[in-house]
Amino acid sequence: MSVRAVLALGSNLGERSDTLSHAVADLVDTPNVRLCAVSPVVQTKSVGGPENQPDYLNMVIEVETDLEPYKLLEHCQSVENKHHRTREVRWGPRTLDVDIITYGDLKLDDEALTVPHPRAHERAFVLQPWAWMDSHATLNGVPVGELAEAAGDLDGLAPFEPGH
Ligand SMILES: Nc1ncnc2c1ncn2[C@@H]1O[C@H](COP(=O)(O)OP(=O)(O)OP(=O)(O)O)[C@@H](O)[C@H]1O
Ligand SMILES: Nc1nc2c(c(=O)[nH]1)N=C(CO)CN2
Repeated sequence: MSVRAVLALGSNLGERSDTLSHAVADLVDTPNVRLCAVSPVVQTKSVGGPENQPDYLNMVIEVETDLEPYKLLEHCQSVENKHHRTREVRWGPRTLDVDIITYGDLKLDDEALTVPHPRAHERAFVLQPWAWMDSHATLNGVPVGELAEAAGDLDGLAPFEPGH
């Protein structure tokens, strides 16, 4: 059975724009994961973790997948690793982060995998691109556009144009 999942991607180290586009290609480079929708890329101020980190590029995608939730997580982590993701400091700078925001209507509360992602509802860098990608999207029953407005901090968000 296939399920729609929303994935959030972020990068604040290296060639951020290239990393995101290669990561999207890598994520759907299997018949088990098919691309349904892609958000604009936004440049955002780093939230949490060490101060003075480089700005992030963030985006979200929607996929249709036949992978079970933990297999999808494994797949996302293998793409992170391919892009030289390291894990030294919590919320530290990274070449690539891929988070599972939603997996169909599944609710799962496990340290290894919590869906919906436990911090997505307060993260403008996830909510705003998501609302632009899918104006009808809801998270825990609330329109994502409303959550994006409530998350505020939109000052840090700037639509990103490659080459600038
Ligand atoms: N919905 C989820 N998506 C991705 N990883 C998750 C999710 N829920 C739990 N995890 C677990 O969180 C662990 C840490 O992930 P990661 O290092 O990417 O966190 P982070 O991106 O720095 O922080 P945050 O979880 O706040 O986005 C992963 O090893 C994974 O098992
Ligand atoms: N702007 C921004 N800040 C973050 C991000 C991110 O993707 N974008 N990811 C984090 C951990 O997942 C922590 N902080």
